[in-house]
Amino acid sequence: MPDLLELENVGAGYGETVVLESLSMKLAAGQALSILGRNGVGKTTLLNTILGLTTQHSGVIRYKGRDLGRTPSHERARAGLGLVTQERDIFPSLTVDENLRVALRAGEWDAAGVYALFPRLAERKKNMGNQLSGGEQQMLAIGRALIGNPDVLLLDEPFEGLAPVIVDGLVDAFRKLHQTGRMGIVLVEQHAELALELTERAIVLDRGQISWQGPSRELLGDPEQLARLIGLDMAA
Ligand SMILES: Nc1ncnc2c1ncn2[C@@H]1O[C@H](COP(=O)(O)OP(=O)(O)OP(=O)(O)O)[C@@H](O)[C@H]1O
Repeated sequence: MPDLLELENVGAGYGETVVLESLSMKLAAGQALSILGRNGVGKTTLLNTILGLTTQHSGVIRYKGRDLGRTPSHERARAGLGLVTQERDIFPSLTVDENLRVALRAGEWDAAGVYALFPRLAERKKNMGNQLSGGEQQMLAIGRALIGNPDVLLLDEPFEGLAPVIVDGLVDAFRKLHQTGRMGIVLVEQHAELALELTERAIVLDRGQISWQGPSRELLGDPEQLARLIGLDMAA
C-alpha cells in the first residue's frame, strides 16, 4: 500500500521567496506526525504547501500515490486533505451548526459524531460563530475539518493560547481520533513534549530544512537533544 502522503525534495515559499528547501517526509494511514521547530522555521508553510496554498518550486507531493502537481487547494481539500489553520476560519455570521454543515462531505463523520466528540459544541449549536470562546472556536474548527471526512488532518497549533482545561479536552479528543481512526494526522505544535507524547513520529524543522526526524519517543527520551534542536524555552 502506498503512503497516504509523501513529499520528495519539496522546495516551496511565497512567490520567489524560498522558505522550504528539499524537504522529504512520509505519512502512513493511521499515523500521527509532529512538526516541531522554533518560530518562523516554516512549519505553517509546510502545511500550506501540502494544501497547495504556497508556491511550490521543486519536488513532488504525492497523495495516495498520485502526484498532486498543480492541483488547486479546493480540489486537494475535496480529495481528503483537511487543514485546521491557526486563524480557525470560523464564519462569524453563521451558527455553530451551519458552520459545521457547510463543510459536510459524505463519510464516517457527521454532525452527531462531532457533537459527541465535543459536547460543548452541541450546547452552543445555535450560537453564532462570533459568540464563541477561543476553545469553542478551536473545537468548531476541528469539527468542521472532521465533517469533511479527511484522510489526512493537518492541525496548525491547535492548543495555542487556550486555557489548560480546554487543552486537556482537546488532547483527549486528539487521542480518540488517533486511536480509532484510519486518518493520518500532522500536528504542528509549539508544546514539543505534548506533541511528542501524542504522535509516533516527529520532524524538527530549522530554517526550512529538516534538522531531525525519527520516532517521537526517541526525542522525548532525550531532553538535551530536544532543547538543542528547538530551544530550551520551547521544549517544555
Ligand atoms: N504570506 C507570506 N509571504 C511571505 N513570507 C511569508 C508568508 N508567510 C510566512 N512567511 C515567511 O516564511 C517563513 C516561515 O514562516 P512560517 O509561518 O511557515 O513559520 P512557522 O514555523 O509556522 O512559525 P510560527 O511558529 O511563528 O507560526 C518566515 O520567515 C515568514 O516570515
